[in-house]
Amino acid sequence: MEKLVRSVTPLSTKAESGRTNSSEIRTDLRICRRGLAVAGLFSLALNLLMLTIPLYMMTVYDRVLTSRSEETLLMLSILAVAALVAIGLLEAVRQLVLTRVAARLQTSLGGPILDASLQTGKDSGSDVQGLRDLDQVRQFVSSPLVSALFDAPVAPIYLALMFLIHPHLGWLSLGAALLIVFVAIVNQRFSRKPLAEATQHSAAALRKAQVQARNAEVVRAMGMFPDCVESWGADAARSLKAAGRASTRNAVLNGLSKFLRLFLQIAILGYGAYLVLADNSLSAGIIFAASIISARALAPLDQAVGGWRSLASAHQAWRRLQQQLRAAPAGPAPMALPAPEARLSVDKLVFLPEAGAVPVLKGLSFSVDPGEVVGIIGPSGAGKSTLARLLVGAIAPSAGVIRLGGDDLQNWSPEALGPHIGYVPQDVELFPASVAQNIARLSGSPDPEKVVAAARMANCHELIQSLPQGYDTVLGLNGYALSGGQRQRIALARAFFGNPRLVVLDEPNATLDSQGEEALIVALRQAQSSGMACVIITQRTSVLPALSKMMLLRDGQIEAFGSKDEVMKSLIRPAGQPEPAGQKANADTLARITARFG
Ligand SMILES: Nc1ncnc2c1ncn2[C@@H]1O[C@H](COP(=O)(O)OP(=O)(O)OP(=O)(O)O)[C@@H](O)[C@H]1O
Repeated sequence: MEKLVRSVTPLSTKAESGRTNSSEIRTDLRICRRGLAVAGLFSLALNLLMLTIPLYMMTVYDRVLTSRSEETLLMLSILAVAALVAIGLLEAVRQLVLTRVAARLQTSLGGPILDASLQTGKDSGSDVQGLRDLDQVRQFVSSPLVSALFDAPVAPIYLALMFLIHPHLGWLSLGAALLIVFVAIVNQRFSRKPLAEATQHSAAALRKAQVQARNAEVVRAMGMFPDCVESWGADAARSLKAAGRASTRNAVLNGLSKFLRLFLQIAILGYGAYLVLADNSLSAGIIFAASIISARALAPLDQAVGGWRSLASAHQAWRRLQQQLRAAPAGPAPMALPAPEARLSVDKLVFLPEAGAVPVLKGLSFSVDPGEVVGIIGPSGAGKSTLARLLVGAIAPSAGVIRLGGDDLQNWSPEALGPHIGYVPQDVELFPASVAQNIARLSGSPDPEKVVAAARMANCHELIQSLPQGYDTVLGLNGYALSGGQRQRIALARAFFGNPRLVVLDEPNATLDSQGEEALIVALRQAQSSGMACVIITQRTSVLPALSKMMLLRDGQIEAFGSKDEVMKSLIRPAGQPEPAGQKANADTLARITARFG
């Protein structure tokens, strides 16, 4: 027994790591199915043992009371108590198995579901609904309703017993059972649509609330509370309305089902008494036993009607989970590739946010050699951030190819490519973890030497030393709050962690002060001398000294690309005009350029 329970026990290491591959998921689901089958067998045994009470009652009334045998009474009582102990044990083990199955589901699917949410979340806005769905399925599997559902297949055995007791009582019970099943079907038909609507609107309301909570300060500063509440409330109200519709139908049909069950008990007692009066074909003990057996035959059906809402919601959650897992890119992991050379090449790159949409990037081709720092400028909406996200593999190109060291980024798994890439996005958000863990990309045991080396490269070692607990300062949620500039500098250290081959920085100096900008220039020069390929998107002139090449992006196309001096000269000199003598690329020139494009 213990072995059986252990076989569905979640593995703590897996729960902690959260990593599960598809063959492990299949194995886990097989184990869960086996656990459910075992729970089903227990249910069968339990239900047969449940006959103890009617049998005991029948024998005591019909045999013991007539024979007046105390010995028989004692023996029957001992047997009945033994059966009750077995019932108690089986019930406990069944519940334990179901709880473990639920936990195994969580540990097996939790990682892949979060993984799938992270892969598809940003584009589809699906957020972490998958984890909530998984929680719902887990709670359902370990709920008493599942035990009731396991009892349902035994109902025909009880009905057969009723026919054995008396065919009329059998027909009566069968009629009531069919009526309850009919009520269950009607319930399902009428509550499916409103339940789906309720779930959909409640997920939308939750997503809105999450975004509002993330922007709490903006909301507070600009007095947006009423509008936020109204916007959230519209979805929450729709969800409540739909859930209310489902509940009302459920309540009415639930009441009808309960009435049928109780009515059957009275009908059996009444009709049984009539049979005794009419032809004395039944004894009093049998009538009482028949009443109990019929009640047990209908109880699981009745419970299924009552718990239909949870059953339907859990079923919908399970289907969503399956869809999400199917939607996440699967298949065999790409072959492990050797560490790439720091050479980026982009060929005819096209990006469409969705099929049929206007392309954001229209066939870009360029390359960045090791030790080069390319600055990308261009007006707002030109596609700079989209290009950055493509270069680091955060999104996939619609057409064209991006190669790092000759290998297409699409041929790398994100886990294998990640260590070779450094990325600072436009909106820097750090994770709720220590500064060291943030720099080490959330590693549980960050390598101190590599962390400090990255911090030194990003010129933020002294800044981190000045924090209350230095590298161990915990950030985010209830932790230490950094300024925008401090966050950007630590994000820069995170980008440099582990000496990546390609570093892409999307406006990393947007909130830096002059000291921070100087530090950024030093960092870029160090990256350059260590042979990294760097791409920096900027609207500010201060990084100009660190650039070796420049690109002007406009309307998704490269308008100019080449050495810093060439690009700047081409920008300030109308086509066809001779080059002004001694013109030097300097900060003022870039200021004029950015004034034109910003
Ligand atoms: N997932 C998406 N769905 C729809 N449109 C998108 C998507 N991603 C980008 N775009 C569109 O692509 C265009 C370029 O966006 P992008 O953020 O790359 O511009 P940008 O040059 O970085 O602008 P800025 O300098 O203001 O940050 C915008 O018009 C944007 O609306």
